[in-house]
Amino acid sequence: MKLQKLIEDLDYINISGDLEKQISGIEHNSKNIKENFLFIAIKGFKLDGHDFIFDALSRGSKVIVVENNNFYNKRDDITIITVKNSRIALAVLSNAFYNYPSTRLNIVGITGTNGKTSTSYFLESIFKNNQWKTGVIGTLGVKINEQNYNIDKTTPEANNLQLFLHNMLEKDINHCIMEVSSHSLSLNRVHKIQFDIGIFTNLSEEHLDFHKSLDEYMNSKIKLFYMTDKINIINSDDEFGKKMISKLKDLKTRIITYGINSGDIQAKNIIQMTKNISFDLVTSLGNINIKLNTPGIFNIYNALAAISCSIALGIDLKTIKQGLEKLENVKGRFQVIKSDEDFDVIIDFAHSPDGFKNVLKTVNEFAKARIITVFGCGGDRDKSKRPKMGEIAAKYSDICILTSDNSRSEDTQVIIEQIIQGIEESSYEYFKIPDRKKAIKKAIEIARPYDIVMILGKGHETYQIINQKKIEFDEYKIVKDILDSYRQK
Ligand SMILES: CC(=O)N[C@H]1[C@@H](OP(=O)(O)OP(=O)(O)OC[C@H]2O[C@@H](n3ccc(=O)[nH]c3=O)[C@H](O)[C@@H]2O)O[C@H](CO)[C@@H](O)[C@@H]1O[C@H](C)C(=O)N[C@@H](C)C(=O)N[C@H](CCC(=O)O)C(=O)O
Ligand SMILES: Nc1ncnc2c1ncn2[C@@H]1O[C@H](COP(=O)(O)OP(=O)(O)OP(=O)(O)O)[C@@H](O)[C@H]1O
Ligand SMILES: N[C@H](CCC[C@H](N)C(=O)O)C(=O)O
Ligand SMILES: [Mg+2]
Repeated sequence: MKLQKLIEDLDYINISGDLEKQISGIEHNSKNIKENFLFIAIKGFKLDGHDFIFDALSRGSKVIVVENNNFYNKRDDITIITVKNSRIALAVLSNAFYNYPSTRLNIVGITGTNGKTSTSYFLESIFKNNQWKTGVIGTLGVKINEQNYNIDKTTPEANNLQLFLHNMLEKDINHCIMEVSSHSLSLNRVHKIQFDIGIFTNLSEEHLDFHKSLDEYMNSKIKLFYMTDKINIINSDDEFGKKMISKLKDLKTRIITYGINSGDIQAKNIIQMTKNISFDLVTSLGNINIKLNTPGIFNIYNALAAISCSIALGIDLKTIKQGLEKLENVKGRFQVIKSDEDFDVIIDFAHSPDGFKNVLKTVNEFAKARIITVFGCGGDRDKSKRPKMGEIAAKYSDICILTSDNSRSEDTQVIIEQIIQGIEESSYEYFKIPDRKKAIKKAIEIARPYDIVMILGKGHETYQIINQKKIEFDEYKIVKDILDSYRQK
């Protein structure tokens, strides 16, 4: 694409150099630059992209977008564009480069602290049951038809995001469901995405290292509702959902609310079972009984979010029910592995105080014997959640085994000590086993018939990041192997 055309929507401060150049790609990371790519220098949290301009030039870039125009351009063959905000420029240029893909797709954006991935897979199952060709972008990767692509973030950077939307169009996808993290809203990764529907699941303490306060965190999420064309769907039982509704009075698009105690779309007559949960869906279009193949009241909320969205898009109740009931499981979310010794091991991605409370309260509803919980906390993430997770885990489990999650650049032992601060009772039985595999082994070793071993925090992840190194760690496989090794004894 010619640079002149590419920058049509760009709000720039200054341009020096030729606009006739052909651009063959857009990148913010110099390492990914290929011949004739446009490089956008971003001032990051750790590094400054402006320091990598020469690296980008050496790899074949001839057009550079900068925020600091003190980059001295000695070469006539280089075009320099100065902008106020590089992250916004990345989104605007990527959108134009891929020919505005979001305007040609029906896009559902899901935001909230917990339940985004679960809701997106409930929704995918309904859309597929309605014969819609559906793509998904989120924590479990990008799914285009039955192909999966790994990504390192829940919501990718704007250039990759626009590329995935473009690829979906190439594969005749017409509906895209995407998780919209608060980071992506704050850092403009989703700037210029035209959403049809916005969904809010809930908000609780998370990422307070990045957002500084819960209100700031909420305000970053609210941005999504001003980016949607059709309808916004909000959990009105959630404290912050209620706050949002009152803040969104000036919104031009309609709001549909859902909940168990309130909302336009409600769940009533809930029956909780060990491995599933059923409820009567109550709507202005009629009522219908639905049984989910996964337990937990929180999953009713996730289902209600998906149902509200489907109703807003005109899908009938029977198709919705069938779609939800067809879904067996979302990877790494309440994934049950049976042992021969009559105890269950459950792998779950809970990694926040609210996630812990929800999932551990659920197992307490049906546990016949002890609950043994194995968990750690992520390094380089909100430290304030560590003692809270410790407190909740101890309250709802008989034994805790404290271990590593993704410690990243932090010391696992230090993280464990911070978790222990929340475990007040001196008589409480816990173990400290930093090696996660050994911790899982210990839990399985001490488990007795009817106990439940909960392994929290990593869910679908197939790696651990320890001392900044990514090592293979497929929790599901590890548990299976340990159980098998006992079987052979
Ligand atoms: C807080 C945050 O989101 N940080 C992201 C941000 O980092 P940063 O601004 O600090 O970037 P940086 O590493 O300082 O580098 C600055 C610039 O130099 C460039 N660079 C760097 C090295 C080089 O050799 N050449 C080069 O050009 C980089 O590409 C970048 O543009 O921009 C980087 C590049 O785009 C991201 O990798 C990084 O995400 C990190 C990996 C991250 O962990 N983010 C998490 C917290 C996140 O975004 N999570 C949410 C989900 C949260 C949830 O809901 O639970 C998500 O959507 O995944
Ligand atoms: N609606 C909910 N409310 C509270 N906790 C939930 C809810 N749904 C799921 N959880 C818990 O949170 C964990 C993560 O759920 P899920 O992956 O759906 O959330 P997410 O919002 O996508 O998380 P992330 O921000 O990491 O992508 C689950 O494994 C479960 O323990
Ligand atoms: N999206 C979340 C996932 C956390 C998962 C947990 N395993 C951890 O590493 O803390 C984050 O990046 O903060
Ligand atoms: Mg997710």
